[in-house]
Amino acid sequence: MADSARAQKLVYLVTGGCGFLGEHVVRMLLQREPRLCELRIFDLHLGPWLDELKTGPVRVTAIQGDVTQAHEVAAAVAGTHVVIHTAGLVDVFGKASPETIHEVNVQGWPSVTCCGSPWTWGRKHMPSSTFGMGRRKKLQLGHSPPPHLLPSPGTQNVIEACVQTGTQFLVYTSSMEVVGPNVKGHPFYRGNEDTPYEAVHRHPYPCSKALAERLVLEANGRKVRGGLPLVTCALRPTGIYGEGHQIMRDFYHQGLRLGGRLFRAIPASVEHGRVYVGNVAWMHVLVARELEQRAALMGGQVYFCYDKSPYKSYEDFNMEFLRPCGLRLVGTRPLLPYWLLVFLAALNALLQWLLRPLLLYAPLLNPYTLAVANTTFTVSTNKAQRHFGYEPLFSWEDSRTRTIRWVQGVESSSQ
Ligand SMILES: NC(=O)C1=CN([C@@H]2O[C@H](COP(=O)(O)OP(=O)(O)OC[C@H]3O[C@@H](n4cnc5c(N)ncnc54)[C@H](O)[C@@H]3O)[C@@H](O)[C@H]2O)C=CC1
Ligand SMILES: CC(C)[C@@H](O)CC[C@@H](C)[C@H]1CC[C@H]2[C@@H]3[C@H](O)CC4=CC(=O)CC[C@]4(C)[C@H]3CC[C@]12C
Repeated sequence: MADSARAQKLVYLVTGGCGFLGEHVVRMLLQREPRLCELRIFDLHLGPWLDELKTGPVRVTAIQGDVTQAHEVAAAVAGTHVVIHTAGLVDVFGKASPETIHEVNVQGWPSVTCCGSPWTWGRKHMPSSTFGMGRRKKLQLGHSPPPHLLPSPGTQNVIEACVQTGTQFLVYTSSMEVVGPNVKGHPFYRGNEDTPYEAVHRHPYPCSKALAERLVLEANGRKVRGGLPLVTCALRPTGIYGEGHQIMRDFYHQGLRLGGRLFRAIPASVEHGRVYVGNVAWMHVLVARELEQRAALMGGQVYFCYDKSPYKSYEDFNMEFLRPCGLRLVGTRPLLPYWLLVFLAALNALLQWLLRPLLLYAPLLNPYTLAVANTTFTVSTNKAQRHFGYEPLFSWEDSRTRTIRWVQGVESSSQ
């Protein structure tokens, strides 16, 4: 950003700003980015809570729009200094079609693919050297059409809007899923951004995140309008928890329906990394602030996003918040044999397919969620700390207390 821009104060845009993570990013920016003069919030669905933000010193502009519509994105991006792109379809439950997931998260080309199935794009497998290093690599595309033939892409629209309108800084919310767990169920134990790992995916969600991340990293260095280089980077949060987490709410309601009990399906030994939403928001604010001064170091890089939340199985970790709210996890080991869980997951997938013409049946248990939950995935890295001084803003104790307080309010808010 030119010196005059810094003096004039800055304009930020948050896509997906009304989502679970997006709302926390919006609130964190208003609390901890003193250079803001305008904050634009771009989302398909605007929340009523936005109105309360319009009384402060920062101009808050709510924009109802669709990232798959290039003209809407360009209008929202024009005049901004930083774009934080969190908008996306976070669906591993079969609620949206693979095409829709790709259209929103990446781009709309139906033949856009990622790996060894209908979603294979170019080479069958993209080994970890592609994703693990985070260095800029020429996007090795298969038979992809030229960009101008791509209909209404999602993340691609955001990139092109930055280039066309002259916005120089783009922070992308990627995901641990870009790396794994992979289709082979290989564990990723205390890995970092450079840990070799065969990042092979078949599910549309991780495929779309992996492709979008590569598009963002590949765009680093492109000249934007005015001749300055675009500076991009991608953050890879592990499983995010905290106030507003819909899946936690679903587990809580499931436990209430089952008489205050949840039944263990995953061995306690399978560890999953989790990160508090406030710390994810804080990392986004920090990266957006430091990207200008440290463009040479941070541009084109990926950073895992995690904090000091304990490594536990997904279910045991959830019980840190659900147990104080009256639920208990039955079984010290899975109550059902794995083969039966696989069968039940497959049955759920079949039922979803059969019932789709009538209703959306999207239970927590499906072949993908079972496989992911059953595969250890934890990260341990100090790359974000080394590159831009990231330290979690919220301790584990504070994150836990805030989340418990929110879960306790879930029941009353739904009554
Ligand atoms: N929830 C998690 O555990 C993790 C999420 N992430 C990433 O963080 C980002 C935010 O995720 P969440 O907050 O959990 O999801 P969310 O579903 O709560 O929020 C996504 C937001 O994007 C908006 N959106 C969806 N399609 C849109 C479109 N076509 N145009 C404009 N806005 C659109 C939605 O309305 C929503 O407000 C996503 O990119 C996701 O991949 C990454 C790691 C973990
Ligand atoms: C029904 C049981 C098998 C139960 O244990 C299933 C849990 C399952 C719903 C979750 C287990 C792991 C979660 C995913 C993980 O945290 C990584 C993610 C990253 C994202 O970018 C989006 C969310 C998610 C895919 C997350 C979704 C829920 C799980 C699959």
